[in-house]
Amino acid sequence: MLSQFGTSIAGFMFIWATFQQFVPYYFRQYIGKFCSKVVKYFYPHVVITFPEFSTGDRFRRSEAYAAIETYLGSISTKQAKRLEGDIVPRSQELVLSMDKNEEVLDRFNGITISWVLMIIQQSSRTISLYSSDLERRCYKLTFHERDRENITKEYLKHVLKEGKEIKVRNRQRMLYTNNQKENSMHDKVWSRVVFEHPATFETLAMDTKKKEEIINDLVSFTKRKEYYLKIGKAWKRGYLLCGPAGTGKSTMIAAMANLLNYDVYDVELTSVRDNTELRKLLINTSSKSIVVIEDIDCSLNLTGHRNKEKENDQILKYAKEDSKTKVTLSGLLNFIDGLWSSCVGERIIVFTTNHVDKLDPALIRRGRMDMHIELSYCKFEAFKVLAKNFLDIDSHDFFGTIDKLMEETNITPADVSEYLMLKTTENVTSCLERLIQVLETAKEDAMLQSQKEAEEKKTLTKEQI
Ligand SMILES: Nc1ncnc2c1ncn2[C@@H]1O[C@H](COP(=O)(O)OP(=O)(O)OP(=O)(O)O)[C@@H](O)[C@H]1O
Repeated sequence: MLSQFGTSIAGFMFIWATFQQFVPYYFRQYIGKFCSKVVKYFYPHVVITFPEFSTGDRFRRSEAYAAIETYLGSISTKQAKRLEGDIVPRSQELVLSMDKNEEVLDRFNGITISWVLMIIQQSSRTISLYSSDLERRCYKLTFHERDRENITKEYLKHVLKEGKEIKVRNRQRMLYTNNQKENSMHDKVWSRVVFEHPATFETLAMDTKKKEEIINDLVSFTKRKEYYLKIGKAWKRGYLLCGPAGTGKSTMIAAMANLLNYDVYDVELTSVRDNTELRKLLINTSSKSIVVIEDIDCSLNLTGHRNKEKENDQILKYAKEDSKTKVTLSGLLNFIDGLWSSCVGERIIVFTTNHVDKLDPALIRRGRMDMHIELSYCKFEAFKVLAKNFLDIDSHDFFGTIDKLMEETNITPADVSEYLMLKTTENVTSCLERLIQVLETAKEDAMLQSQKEAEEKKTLTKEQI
């Protein structure tokens, strides 16, 4: 039917081309307009080529082009995978790029949109070693005239947003550190490796309610760009993680980074020479990142409260006596929320400490460290997460005993993890038995210790009397 229609149109065009010279001018014009209306009626498509579509700003144009490229790459990959019958998990989405003249069909609100990658060879008078210099890549977008508004207002926004999100999802995250050798040849302030820590909030052993509260806080932070703008605050949030060694402070940072897809900047304060270097480090961090200062109580010789008179120039002496570094407390406070701290955008700052009471209150006050998270010893709810992680069990006859013993003892999740590691000769029951033994011994030790302390107290009061 369509081919018949096409043949009739072609026939009509041929007759028209031959005989139009014999038709009066005004009549010719009328027929011309009529023909274009007929063509538009049956094939009323609009074509837009990218990167011609732009905001006029070169940087944003290339950003938009990259987003389109990623979006189309992901559609074409999904189509290829669907053809092969594979299901691709979202987290491992592999994004291929489109081939020359390849067409990708996309569906949006019931509209079918066609994208074609075109590579235009450009004539150049200069000789280039790189063939790509002579090529211009552009995407041709074709859609029906009636959908113009929907495409320009809704669809293009959707493509740019999705493209950017896919890019963020698929990018390799990095772990940066400033701890470089003293006479390092390169002047880069950060050295980096790929961040591949497997911890997630799912595998983190802690109270479920507390965990959900932290997740909600983190997620809502990432969505509140406009809110921060409205209230006139830099888009950043501080978290103070405190708790004994082995309760999961570092693990939580990794879980945060994995949840939000952020890079991690691990600041080794003892390697920072002075405030200027600290600021330089800050400026060289990227958006969507977590800046971490671990064990801040050990890095700095901060005991108790600040001396008010010397507030601004107090030098933070490092625990390391031989350290030549000089960073002042005000330098560190500026690092967290001074003018320079707002230069990058979306950022989280995390301090960890085993002794929160050793820190200067100014350093950790709300507004600087917005959320204080206490990680504590392993109780039954946290144990259940570890049992699921390590032994793949949700319940066991021994769970009641373990619950009771955990209420009476202080054992860190790190220790529990160690005891739940199945040895090749062990089964789940023998592994739990071993843990119960450890808990019982810890309980007895704790009782002996408290008895000893009580006796010591008694003798001390007797001596005082
Ligand atoms: N809450 C937890 N959930 C899951 N695993 C944990 C938890 N706490 C500790 N672990 C396990 O114990 C190991 C050590 O934990 P982690 O380094 O996070 O503790 P930390 O509090 O940062 O200790 P430190 O203060 O000594 O740096 C981790 O590799 C992890 O396997």
